[in-house]
Amino acid sequence: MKEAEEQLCEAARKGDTERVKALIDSGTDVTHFDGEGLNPLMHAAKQGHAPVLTLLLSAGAPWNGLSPSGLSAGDYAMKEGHSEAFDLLLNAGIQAELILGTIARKENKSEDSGVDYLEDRVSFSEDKLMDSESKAVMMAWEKPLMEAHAKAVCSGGGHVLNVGFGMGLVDSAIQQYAPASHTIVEAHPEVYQRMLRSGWGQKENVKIVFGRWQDVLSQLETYDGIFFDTYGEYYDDLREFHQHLPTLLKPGGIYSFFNGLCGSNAFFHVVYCHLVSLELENLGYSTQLIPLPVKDCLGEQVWEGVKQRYWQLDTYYLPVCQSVEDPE
Ligand SMILES: C[S@@+](CC[C@H](N)C(=O)[O-])C[C@H]1O[C@@H](n2cnc3c(N)ncnc32)[C@H](O)[C@@H]1O
Repeated sequence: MKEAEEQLCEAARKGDTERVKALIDSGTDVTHFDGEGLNPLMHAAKQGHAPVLTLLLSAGAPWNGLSPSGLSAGDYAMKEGHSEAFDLLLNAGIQAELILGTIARKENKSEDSGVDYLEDRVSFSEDKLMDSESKAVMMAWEKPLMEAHAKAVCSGGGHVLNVGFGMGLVDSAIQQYAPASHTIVEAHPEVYQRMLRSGWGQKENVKIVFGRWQDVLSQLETYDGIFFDTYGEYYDDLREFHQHLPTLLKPGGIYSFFNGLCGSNAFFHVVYCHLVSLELENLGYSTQLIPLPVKDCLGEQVWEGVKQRYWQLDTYYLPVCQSVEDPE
């Protein structure tokens, strides 16, 4: 006779709702991973058994467990094209993250080195900016993405704000649109020094504000276009920045941000794209996510010497946000 947990995995795979219910009612552990490294939720998701997923989720099965190959139940439902199962897991993910926000916090917590990025040394090379742990702060493969972000936030002309200079890719692209003014907020002393050395302080329409965006808000004005892309911060910081949009963004203005949320797991990324859009909607902004293929920019060699592959997906979804009440 198999253990109850193994029986639960099997019943979930077969879509046997009666058996799943009975096993749950008798106290079987819904979080169990079987010999293949899959849990009951993954088995049900793979086969598209939506009623089983509902039972398991209500019994507390975590939506975000990962198999040894780094896939979640939602990834399996997505891969197999089971839309009902996918929607159930997506909703479970959004609800859980709205309350707990566990994934993005965990992803951003840099393996608890305890080193604060802004006090850390950074190193520059032709194709990347790295922190002292060989984690990439910014990489040149993102150049086409930064150009697309610049195009979006400069589409209305006028006054543009960028938070986070990094390698200056987005700022160089913004300059091509010759905005009336171009404000750049940068908090890292070495990045700031490099900006000055490379002449950014002398550009006529550029104003550099040195400091953490959180600390320099009083020096900012209102803008027609805003781009946000920091490093070493949490999803909560992005969320906090969004709270300031109503004071920073002019009516009709465009806001965009680097959408690297959970960029190493396809399903978690979908959950976070929905979550951030929902949160922006609550603040009065609509979000359009424009798909940009990135597979071709990302050969194996790109990641040589880089500790974490912060992006592993084939498509980048570029957010374009605008106030829902703004004039067209
Ligand atoms: C990913 S890079 C930005 C890359 C930039 N978009 C580009 O095109 O090169 C993030 C930058 O944000 C800066 N940064 C991190 N935290 C910040 C904060 N709280 N306020 C302002 N800048 C910050 C980092 O020092 C870094 O230069």
